[in-house]
Amino acid sequence: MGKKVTVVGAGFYGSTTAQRLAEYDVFDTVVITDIVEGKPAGLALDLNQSRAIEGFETKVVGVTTGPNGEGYEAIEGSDVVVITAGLPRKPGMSRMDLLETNAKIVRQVSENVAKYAPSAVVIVVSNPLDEMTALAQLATQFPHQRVLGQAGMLDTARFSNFVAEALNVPVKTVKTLTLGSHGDTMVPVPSKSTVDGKPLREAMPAEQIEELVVKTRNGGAEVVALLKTGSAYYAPSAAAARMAKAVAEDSGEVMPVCAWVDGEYGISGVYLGVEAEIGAQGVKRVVETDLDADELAALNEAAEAVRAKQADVASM
Ligand SMILES: NC(=O)C1=CN([C@@H]2O[C@H](COP(=O)(O)OP(=O)(O)OC[C@H]3O[C@@H](n4cnc5c(N)ncnc54)[C@H](O)[C@@H]3O)[C@@H](O)[C@H]2O)C=CC1
Ligand SMILES: CC(=O)C(=O)O
Repeated sequence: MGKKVTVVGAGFYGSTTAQRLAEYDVFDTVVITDIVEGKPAGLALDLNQSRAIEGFETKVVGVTTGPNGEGYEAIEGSDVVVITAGLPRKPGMSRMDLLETNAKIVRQVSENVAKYAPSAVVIVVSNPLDEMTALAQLATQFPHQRVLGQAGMLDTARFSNFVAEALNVPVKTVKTLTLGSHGDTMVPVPSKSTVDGKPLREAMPAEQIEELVVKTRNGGAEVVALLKTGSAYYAPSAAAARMAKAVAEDSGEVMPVCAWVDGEYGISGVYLGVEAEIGAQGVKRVVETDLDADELAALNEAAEAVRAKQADVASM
């Protein structure tokens, strides 16, 4: 049977994700939903009209959902559900300021996903990301491996872009890695970063690497400050769409994602940014990599910070 993906939330993140997923042409159907009357249907109509130009066969279906789960039948049979529903930040806000409002939304969406798409892999993007991923797992009661969050792909892409710009080299020659939380305890990993296969630490001085690490941590806030009305969506949607594609293709690709950690790095029982092999059932395996002592300490610090917040959302 053909593959089906649902994107919940037809705002900036959801609509650009739906577009990327449709243009990949690996799904039979992309469903996009929102609580706003008409918007998902309008986006679907528009995206389908681009098929003849972009040359994809995927059909996009747009559905408005109601407060009691009306409309959710449309997501039945989804292999993947990407949850983008929720408020974005405004200038001056931290992702954590969205916690209470988005927790209500993500819980309601997750309960409907569990009811109507019980076999789906769920990719959460709503912020604060690490906490909303934990909440989605609790609300769906899906196995941990089938619920993951998107953050590391984006943060890593930002780090790579900043390195490429600083050195004026093609971005494809740069490999970086970012672990930890999608927040203040984000852990960019210079020891695993390379330029043309050579260590980043040989390509630029330590102070410059530290500047780019800080810039990466502030990557989302920098975009929010310029946009003023919301947060980034082009790079974020590229990240989530790649993850959904890896699930659909059961590719086994190793990606930095927010995944349930169960003993890796000596850390257990928390959703945290780590590298993982992604396949049809979500996280096939968390991939541990050698870290410098300070990077490992920072990862442990991130785990404890998000563990405390994830406990808070469990009681919401
Ligand atoms: N994890 C990450 O790396 C990133 C996360 N984000 C987060 O993604 C979320 C969405 O961002 P944008 O699309 O830019 O915001 P947006 O405001 O453009 O869109 C959010 C959409 O969610 C919809 N929505 C609200 N409640 C809903 C419900 N119960 N069911 C279905 N849809 C519902 C709204 O009507 C709106 O259309 C935000 O929480 C933002 O912080 C954004 C960028 C990166
Ligand atoms: C909004 C957000 O989380 C980001 O751009 O990183």
